[in-house]
Amino acid sequence: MKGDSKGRCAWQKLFKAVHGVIYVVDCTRDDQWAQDKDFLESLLINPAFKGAPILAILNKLDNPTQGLVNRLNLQFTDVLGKTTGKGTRSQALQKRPFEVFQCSAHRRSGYQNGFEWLASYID
Ligand SMILES: Nc1nc2c(ncn2[C@@H]2O[C@H](COP(=O)(O)OP(=O)(O)OP(=O)(O)O)[C@@H](O)[C@H]2O)c(=O)[nH]1
Repeated sequence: MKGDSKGRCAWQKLFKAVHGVIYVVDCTRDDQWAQDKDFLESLLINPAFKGAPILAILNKLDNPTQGLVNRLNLQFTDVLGKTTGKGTRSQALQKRPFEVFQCSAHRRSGYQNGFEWLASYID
């Protein structure tokens, strides 16, 4: 679903149960990174998604420079600090599973690992 401010208000009313959440960040839109970071933080504490794994995809990283990656890491420091591990599903995990994967949909790279990670938390 669209993630603009109008869409973000609407989509929370459109489901009965949530098995997982995928939030896609457009990395070419650095003017929206702060908003993306705030929204991801709100997802992590939203009781409607209690227990559901949350996958953040940093998309459009076709040829990421170190400078761009550094800027993303800086902007998303707070949420990156809340990730729970990219390894196989942890049965002992008490927290809501949350991970961030870099990807390029154009290059068809990165998102597969993210989807596999998410699927490992869905029964
Ligand atoms: N370079 C690049 N372009 C991409 C990638 N993924 C999608 N796009 C392009 O981005 C365009 C659409 O992206 P967006 O405008 O972000 O689409 P959207 O998220 O539905 O639209 P908004 O919610 O309005 O941002 C299309 O032209 C896609 O081809 C990617 O990984 N790399």
